[in-house]
Amino acid sequence: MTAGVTTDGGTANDLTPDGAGVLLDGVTKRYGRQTVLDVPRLQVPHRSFTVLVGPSGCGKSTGLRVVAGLETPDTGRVVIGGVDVTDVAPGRRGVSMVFQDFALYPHLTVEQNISFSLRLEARHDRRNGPSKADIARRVTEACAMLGLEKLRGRRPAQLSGGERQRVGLARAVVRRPSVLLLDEPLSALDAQLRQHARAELVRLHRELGNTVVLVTHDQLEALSMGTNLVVMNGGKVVQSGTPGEVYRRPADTFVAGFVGSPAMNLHDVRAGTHPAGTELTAPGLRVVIPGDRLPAEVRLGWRPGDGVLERLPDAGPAAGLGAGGESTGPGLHADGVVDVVEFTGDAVVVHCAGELGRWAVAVRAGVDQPAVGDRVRTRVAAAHLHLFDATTGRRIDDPTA
Ligand SMILES: Nc1ncnc2c1ncn2[C@@H]1O[C@H](COP(=O)(O)OP(=O)(O)OP(=O)(O)O)[C@@H](O)[C@H]1O
Repeated sequence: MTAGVTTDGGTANDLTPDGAGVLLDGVTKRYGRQTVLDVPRLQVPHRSFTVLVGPSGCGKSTGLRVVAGLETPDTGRVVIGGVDVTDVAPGRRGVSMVFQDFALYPHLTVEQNISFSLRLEARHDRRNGPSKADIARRVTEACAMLGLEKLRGRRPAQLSGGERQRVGLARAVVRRPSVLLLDEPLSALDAQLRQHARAELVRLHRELGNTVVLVTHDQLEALSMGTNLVVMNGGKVVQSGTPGEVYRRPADTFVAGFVGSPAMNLHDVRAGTHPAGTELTAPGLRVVIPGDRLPAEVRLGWRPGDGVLERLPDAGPAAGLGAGGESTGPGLHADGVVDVVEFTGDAVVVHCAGELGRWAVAVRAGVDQPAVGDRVRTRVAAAHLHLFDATTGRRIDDPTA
């Protein structure tokens, strides 16, 4: 585990009173009989861009709403910048939230939408609230930051989805929140705008220098945007770390299958003794790995991009491969037939079927790419194999330890 976001402690430095780290401590939330959030400890460090990712219904939005103060947890504390805000009203937490549909007021102009919360604050608190000049300056600043200068007089119905998204962000940014919460803010955008908006958000975070927590169910978004990634499933945090750490060392089979596209290939294998360590076997597969500290039932994983494909002659035994897919070198060898070829631009995802089952290999698109019906051998170097306990699903880091 991980720099940055931690679920098991973390450093006090991330929660200095002047910083705006967020801590969920023993937080649970139930709706009726269903526990939708169960987070013993989750720390989001000050100034991080943290992405909460997980399948639909896993509790991401509920987690964000608990931080914003829009939901009250049944147990536990929410701490922002070292201050327990569990009982503090949403407007007083130094937090702004942008919703999936941006929730703009349709009858107000872009400028009025952006200034709305500041005008409200001024009216409620005439002494300490912002002055008219303050409001004008901050709105101008937010419009410049999000490229909205020319759209200030328009109403939401006269804006594109991308423009509405920027207004939603400007409305949050104008409050200068120490924590900016974004609930699937890009889901209404088409693929091209979405890619552009991702880069804009990353730039915005750099300019604001604050803490951003973004919710998405899009794992590509999760891997590409955040400095920290929190993977959730069934109301629980299953792994947190930098995107690279989570991708390279998924903590369990759920994370392995969820993070990364195309998904990691997973095969059920049996572990047996072998003079050189442990022999992993499945129909069409025999791999020997060093170390003997493995349970009997193992799930063997590998990323489609780590596989190397080689076309085989149409018939006859495969050279270098013994009966039952025995590997003649370190790593995995599996023979099969190309079932589907998926063209994705630079890469081609080749879906194969064989004695081992089904698996996918991502290769560069090019002249030598295999075609449906071709016989192919897949090789995966031993260093690229991931091992999981088939019973618990947990990663086995070092079978020699
Ligand atoms: N107000 C509510 N009353 C009852 N159940 C709710 C309520 N809000 C959410 N839930 C349930 O809580 C669970 C978590 O919902 P939540 O919206 O946090 O998930 P999510 O991970 O954000 O999902 P999505 O990606 O689909 O938005 C779901 O099973 C949902 O049906």
